[in-house]
Amino acid sequence: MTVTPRRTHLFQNRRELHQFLRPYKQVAQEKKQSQIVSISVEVNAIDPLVFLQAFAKANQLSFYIEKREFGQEIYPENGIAIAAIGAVSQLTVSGETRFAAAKQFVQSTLAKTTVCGNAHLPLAGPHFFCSFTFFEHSEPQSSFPAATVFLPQWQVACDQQSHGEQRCLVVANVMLHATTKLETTVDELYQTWEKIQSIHHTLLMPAIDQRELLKVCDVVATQHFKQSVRSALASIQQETFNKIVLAHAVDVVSPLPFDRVASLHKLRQLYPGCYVVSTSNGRGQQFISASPERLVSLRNGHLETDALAGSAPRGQTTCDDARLANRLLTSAKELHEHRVVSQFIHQQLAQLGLKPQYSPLRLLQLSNIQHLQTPICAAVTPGIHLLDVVAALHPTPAVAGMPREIACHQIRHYETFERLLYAAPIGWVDHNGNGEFAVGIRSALIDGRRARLYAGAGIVAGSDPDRELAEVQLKLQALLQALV
Ligand SMILES: C=C(O[C@@H]1C=C(C(=O)O)C=C[C@H]1O)C(=O)O
Repeated sequence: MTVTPRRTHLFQNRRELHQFLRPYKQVAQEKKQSQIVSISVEVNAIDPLVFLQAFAKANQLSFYIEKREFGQEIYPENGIAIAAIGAVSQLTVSGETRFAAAKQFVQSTLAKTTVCGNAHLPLAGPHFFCSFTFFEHSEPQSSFPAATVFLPQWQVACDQQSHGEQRCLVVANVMLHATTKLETTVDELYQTWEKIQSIHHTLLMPAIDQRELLKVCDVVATQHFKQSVRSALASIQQETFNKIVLAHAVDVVSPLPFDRVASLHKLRQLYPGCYVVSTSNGRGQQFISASPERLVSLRNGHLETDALAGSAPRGQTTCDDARLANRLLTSAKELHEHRVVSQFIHQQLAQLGLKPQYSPLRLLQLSNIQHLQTPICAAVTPGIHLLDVVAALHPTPAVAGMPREIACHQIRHYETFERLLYAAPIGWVDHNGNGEFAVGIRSALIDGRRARLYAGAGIVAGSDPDRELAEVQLKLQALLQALV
């Protein structure tokens, strides 16, 4: 990867852009190898979700991720929002080496990439957007492959620092082949750039609220879910495994196609502390999630992850809420369910040679549910790539169980639907190795007028089938409330 720090505004005029790109086309001709030029430009504030709404097409890959810490009006305090559309380069792969293949793809793509423009700013430079399915193999006819990694054509990203300063960057990635017609490429780039500049700043929300008209039906009977919990409890008693996370799914049909962007907007309003994430496969199917669960983030050698397991509803009154919170914090069953996850994360990070440090156990309170959460951090040595950590952690016992292989095998036996991207890593990694992955829970797969919603619950000794079903139904509400 080459970094060319000069020329901060390459979109100043068409001729200059043409002159700047011409040598890279020559390199592509001489080396007989395509070159990628990644141009970052700081711009006035644009809501990345508005950019997604204005530019994403059904036949293109696209990606959205937003995480804000506090329920602010538009942008996150200490948070980020990134939208990406189109792919200049992409990898789809399946099998047990999928994370290694994803890392190799990122590294080999960067080897032929020149980073220029405002490249030193946070959120500048090439970013790779990644989604994985829960299981390492996906069916050939599945809507999402076991791994998808892409470098977008266009990316719009905003961050907000704790002191209120907000920064917005547009990144254009350009692929230059030996045969590229530079005039046409520059024209297309310039036109899109001008369109991005003329984006108006509000989201278009659907005129009709169709939520009253939604038809919701269980993919498998709730009796089946409860029966699976009972059967899993028998296996736990026989010590076949000590924890398993069982999921339930519902199908929702609406009179009109679901509006992904409007749903994402509702999700970010309803769940301000969560990752609001979406990706589309370029064939009309879209995945959306409002996940409270960070798999891992890495910034300048500082890794953060969370053990998140153990749940209770929020109370109707302050007093009721405190009672439920207190019960969650002192329940032996919930604490055991949580400890299985934090011990596993410790073991996996230690195997990578890291020394994890734990913050005290705390409550993560969302609008409808609360969880036990232990933040974990570690210093990461340069030889370890973010995707190595993703490979080591996924799936944690928060979404699979323990021992992991047995739990995963049993999940396939109990669940009669494909998990696909549900409960799997979804996130990004940039040219400096920084990045962030969420766990795709509280999620839905949208296909036109149909959506499949997923949610699961951890089963350990002491679990009660009725309570686990109630927990799963509560978690399903997260998406049900936001689908428009
Ligand atoms: C599996 C899900 O959530 C996970 C399971 C939890 C639990 O069992 O208490 C809590 C948070 C998540 O780690 C889900 O929401 O689908």
